[in-house]
Amino acid sequence: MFRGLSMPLSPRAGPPGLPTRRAALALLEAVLGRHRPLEEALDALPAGLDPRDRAAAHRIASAVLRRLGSLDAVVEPFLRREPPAAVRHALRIGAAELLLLGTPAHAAVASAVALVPRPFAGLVNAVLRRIAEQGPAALEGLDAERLDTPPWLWSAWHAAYGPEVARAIAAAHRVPAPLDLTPARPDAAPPEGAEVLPTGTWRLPPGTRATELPGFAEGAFWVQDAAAALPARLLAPRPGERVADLCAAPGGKTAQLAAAGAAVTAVERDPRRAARLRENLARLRLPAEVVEADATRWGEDGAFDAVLLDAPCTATGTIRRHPDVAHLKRPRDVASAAEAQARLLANAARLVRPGGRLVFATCSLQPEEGEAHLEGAVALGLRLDPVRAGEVPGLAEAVTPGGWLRTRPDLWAARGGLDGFFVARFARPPGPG
Ligand SMILES: C[S@@+](CC[C@H](N)C(=O)[O-])C[C@H]1O[C@@H](n2cnc3c(N)ncnc32)[C@H](O)[C@@H]1O
Repeated sequence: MFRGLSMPLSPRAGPPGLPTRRAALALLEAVLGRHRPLEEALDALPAGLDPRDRAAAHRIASAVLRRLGSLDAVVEPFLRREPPAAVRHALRIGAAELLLLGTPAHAAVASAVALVPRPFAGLVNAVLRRIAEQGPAALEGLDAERLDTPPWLWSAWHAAYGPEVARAIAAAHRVPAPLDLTPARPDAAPPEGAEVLPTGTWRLPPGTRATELPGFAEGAFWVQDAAAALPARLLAPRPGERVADLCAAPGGKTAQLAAAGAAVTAVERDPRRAARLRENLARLRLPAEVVEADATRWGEDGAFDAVLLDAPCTATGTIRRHPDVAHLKRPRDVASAAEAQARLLANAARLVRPGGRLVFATCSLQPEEGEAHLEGAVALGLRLDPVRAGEVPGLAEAVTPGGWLRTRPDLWAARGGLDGFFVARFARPPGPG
């Protein structure tokens, strides 16, 4: 007997909330079927879609992508053969709503049924009713960390960090990330309800909308994960210094450097992203020269006191914020990102004046995109300038014995975690060479 269902089920009736679920289905088809980033899929939703439906669809699709393996494991025993992709996605949406999002059972089942072609309505109805009967207990006993992590990432994190940390990273990905803000002025008052982290980031609960907070329009802060704020902090720009920010859009680090009073040149290759960087700087009322150029080639030898290279990467350190990344990236992407990073690093090293400094950062958990570049940097004539624990208050465990920084999503777990970043600081020795 299905207790949650209080009204007769008419699969074709078009239950309330159907536009939300149709949009969620479109998002899943884009990410899992066509390998498009979730942000791009959100932009491609119909312009007329109610913003609340858009936000709810985003929430549902994110929950499915976060817990894909677990949801499939719950559905699996009820399937005799693989259904068409849209039916599989409708089952995932229904299961996520029933087991993770607290949607009333009749609404979750009726809307998932309405998503699929008529011949599959009975199957979706029957499977989701059975799952609704089990309730959240359906997820108990599953090895969620393992199921929800693509096998190649699971193996790579095991190899890099060991079994315990790999499992802790995967567990951190289950939870939506908080909203982190970097204040434009360190002495500014944080918004009501914000926690001020030891590194100065303002942290608000997951789901908080930055644009609705007081001070947004006035440029009092910008959105930036607490770990993403560390590379510019470690470069420690001084007022008037010439600083190049390579690979700069959307500009979180450019803004930090400019707010510290440096004369910043921000280099970004993608014209649309460069336009967004300019818009962000305008909102924040912070000055920087924005150059549209390829940072593997741009710039004069020794022209800068300091260079920040926040290189493009697979972004596996941001999976808790962007759960689509886990399903979009492949091992070959790590190799090609690492190769591009090496070329960027070589050019970045050339731009630093003798006696100047360089910070290299990526938001990847893969050592090929972090630690593996240390040797190459030394071969370029750079010297590692070790990070001291006092420079990253409260995060001593992220400072490695070698002197670089390795943040992970499982650090600061009680506070809501951190994105995964690799950050290394180098000095270019003074004098010839
Ligand atoms: C990790 S994001 C940078 C985030 C940025 N530093 C921030 O803090 O907001 C990488 C950026 O590098 C840009 N990019 C990739 N390859 C580039 C290249 N060869 N030259 C310049 N920019 C590049 C991408 O378009 C993207 O905007």
